[in-house]
Amino acid sequence: MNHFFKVKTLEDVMGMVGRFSAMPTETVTLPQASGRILGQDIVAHQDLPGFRRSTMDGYAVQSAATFGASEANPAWLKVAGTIAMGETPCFSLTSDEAAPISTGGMLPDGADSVVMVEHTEAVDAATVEIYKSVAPLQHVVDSAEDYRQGQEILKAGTRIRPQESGVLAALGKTHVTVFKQTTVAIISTGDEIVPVEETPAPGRIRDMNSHTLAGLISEAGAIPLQLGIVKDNRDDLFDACSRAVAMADMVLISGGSSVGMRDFTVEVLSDLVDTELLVHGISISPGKPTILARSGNKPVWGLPGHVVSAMVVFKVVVLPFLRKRMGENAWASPGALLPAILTRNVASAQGRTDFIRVAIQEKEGHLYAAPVLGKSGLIRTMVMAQGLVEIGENVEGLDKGAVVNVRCM
Ligand SMILES: Nc1nc2c(c(=O)[nH]1)N[C@H]1C(S)=C(S)[C@@H](COP(=O)(O)OP(=O)(O)OC[C@H]3O[C@@H](n4cnc5c(N)ncnc54)[C@H](O)[C@@H]3O)O[C@H]1N2
Ligand code: MOO
Repeated sequence: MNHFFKVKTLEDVMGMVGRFSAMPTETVTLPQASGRILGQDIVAHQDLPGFRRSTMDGYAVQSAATFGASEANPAWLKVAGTIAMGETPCFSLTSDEAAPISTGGMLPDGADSVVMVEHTEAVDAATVEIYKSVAPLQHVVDSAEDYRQGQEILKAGTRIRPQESGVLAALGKTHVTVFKQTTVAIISTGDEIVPVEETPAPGRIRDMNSHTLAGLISEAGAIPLQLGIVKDNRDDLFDACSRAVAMADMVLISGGSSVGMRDFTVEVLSDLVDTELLVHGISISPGKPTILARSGNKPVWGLPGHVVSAMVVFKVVVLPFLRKRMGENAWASPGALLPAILTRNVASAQGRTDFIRVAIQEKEGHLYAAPVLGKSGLIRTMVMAQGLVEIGENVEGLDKGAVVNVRCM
């Protein structure tokens, strides 16, 4: 019997992620690091912001001097020197003094809070009335309130989002160590597949998988390399795969993963340099005829040809391997999960993990997940869907009204 039927569970396959190591690291400039995966731990070498800083326009004071102050019973304070932005005040504040300060200005020694300007009235150049009391540190960011010197800020493996770029900037990191960008080669196979610019003759269809997969790879932060279409010919596929393995860090081959007469993928993957066939068949639907081989340290995938199956397999199986290879420490995270109410019963076979495409609808403040039914060759079903719902292998189905977690896409 064909070993196609020796399917592995999704859990078994996920257990193989550890067989692949992360990319090496490199140093890039801070703007280039945006969206990349951090390759070093970041520890604060200084307090942030590093000085006691006003968050309002007003007067720097000692909070105790304002206790009990009100419109009816204002506190009278002497105006001390003014505070220039970006400068260290050259005076200390005493308990009967206030100093005009702008948002972002540095509080003088002795001051622990700021009264907003709208709660004050300058009586003359030397005196100000305070109409409202402030608590210690009110309207102030303290010297180490953001981060304290020595504190661990970011761990290697963190994706550098805009906020991470911000903290790296605050620490003066002009250069950052990140994992090298992962390139993923895409090969579409099939005599019936033609490039987008061609008008397909009867019996042929345009190559969708190169484009859906390229989009998914870019979305993950890796670089897609579209290597085009290879005919159903063992030698052509072997040459294309060998080239792909040499030039990329991961390879995706779509089509030819099943058990048909012309399906050479498993044979070719078994013949690659330093190769090991790890998976041929996963107990998931769609996507059962998925192949995974290891060529050196590079995962090489045979994805099912059906456009939906290839996309779903990428999302639920390939992506964790890609993230691991990219150096991301949250590789196992399924991303954003949105709780929603299922709009109809969904059947599912036991012993297999099903992924149902769903459209997310909002009605009267509630989110609903409406299953989008259709065969896995229909791109329409992905266009209509905004997420996937997983039905575990030991679950027979889900009932209408059940709250499900939608994996957004
Ligand atoms: N006897 C059996 N036949 C099939 C089984 C099975 O268990 N027993 N499994 C079915 C399932 S499930 C899937 S999924 C497919 C997977 O087949 P392959 O990976 O070998 O893919 P192909 O046969 O090459 O193509 C399937 C389908 O997808 C179209 N295709 C392929 N590449 C592209 C592309 N780049 N862009 C758009 N469409 C593409 C292709 O024309 C076929 O229609 O096997 C079932 N068969
Ligand atoms: O498993 Mo196939 O990938 O359902 O369509």
